[in-house]
Amino acid sequence: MSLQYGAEEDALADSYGVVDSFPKDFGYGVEEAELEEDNPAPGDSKPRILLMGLRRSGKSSIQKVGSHLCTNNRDLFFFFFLAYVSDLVSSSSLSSPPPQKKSGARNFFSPLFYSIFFRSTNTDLNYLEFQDDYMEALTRLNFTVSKAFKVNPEINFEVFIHKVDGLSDDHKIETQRDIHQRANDDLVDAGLEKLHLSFYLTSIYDHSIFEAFSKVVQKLIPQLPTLENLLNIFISNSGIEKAFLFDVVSKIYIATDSSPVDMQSYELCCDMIDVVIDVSCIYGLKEDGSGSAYDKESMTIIKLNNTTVLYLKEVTKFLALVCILREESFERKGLIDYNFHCFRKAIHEVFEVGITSYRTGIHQMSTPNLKAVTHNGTPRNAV
Ligand SMILES: Nc1nc2c(ncn2[C@@H]2O[C@H](COP(=O)(O)OP(=O)(O)OP(=O)(O)O)[C@@H](O)[C@H]2O)c(=O)[nH]1
Repeated sequence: MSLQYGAEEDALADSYGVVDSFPKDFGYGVEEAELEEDNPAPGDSKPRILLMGLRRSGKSSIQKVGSHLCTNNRDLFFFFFLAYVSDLVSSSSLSSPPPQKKSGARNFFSPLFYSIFFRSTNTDLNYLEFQDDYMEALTRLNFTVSKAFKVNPEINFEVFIHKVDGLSDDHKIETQRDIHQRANDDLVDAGLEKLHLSFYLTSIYDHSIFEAFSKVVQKLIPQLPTLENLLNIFISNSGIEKAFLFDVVSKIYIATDSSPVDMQSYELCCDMIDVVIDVSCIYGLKEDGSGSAYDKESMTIIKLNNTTVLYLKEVTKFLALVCILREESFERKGLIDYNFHCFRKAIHEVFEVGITSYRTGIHQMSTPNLKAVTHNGTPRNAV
């Protein structure tokens, strides 16, 4: 695979495809065309995620489960260019390029590669396949991130310790601690104390990969602190236990309140979205198949037999609020609905400000608009 921007970038994105099970007419409203027009061309300010890992570490599998992150999916709240490098092979010599590369693959180790990719990459995901001996992967990790950091210190480095399914919880934590320690020691030895690595335990066989992607994506959303504040205010005034703001297509949560996320709650909310979309696809479309499985009217309440209630409502054409609450709190449904109305309005204001500044940024061709925010995520030109 050749990784170059421009025409090839589109070809690359196309080759990833979009999971077929999701309705193609998911979006609604008229602004989509306008937004597309105003989208910067590839190579501008679109967040970029570059996946890297040793051969057979699981890059393509992760790419398949996360295929909604592809740039050709316009039904996403965020637009990413998700690329991956498949030729980071386990060559014995770090100084020479891998002897066997996939057809057309770029030499990962050349300075040209760094200047092209790392300068324009917001996030660099590295995959350490979990195995008893992960020393080689750690050496590679250190080599890659230190080179990338020297070219672009703004990159977020995210390390997925992948294929951890089958390990006991204790073993997972122990492994993560050991890898974290060794990776940081290597960086200190290399004089790169300022380089920060974040670690995640992932597997494609559960929701851990989506949860990890959620956290990676959140770091690229400048409005995150504002969204978290709004969610905190909403849940504390509504007697709700946990609330997620989901990108409906990818099932990545772009924000949640400040209480800790437990995997079970996240999975429950993901499953709810699946149920809602599946049922809407069967009963929500018109007889001629027109209409949308998710639109302004979308809202669902599911009461579980353990006194838990799940509450989903449309926030924007990309986003849904999914909440978990106790049955007794749901008795004040009127209050929850009213608070939701205020919350939804606030979210629209946050993103309208974002889009205005985004467009202004494009027209003025000034500094990257996503950076132009105050400490609480509000665009500076709107203050
Ligand atoms: N147990 C387990 N196996 C996984 C996981 N993810 C991927 N695999 C398996 O790992 C093997 C390699 O996965 P690929 O996705 O082809 O790896 P890759 O990094 O794209 O490989 P190359 O393109 O050859 O570099 C496959 O057999 C996958 O089924 C995981 O989370 N857990």
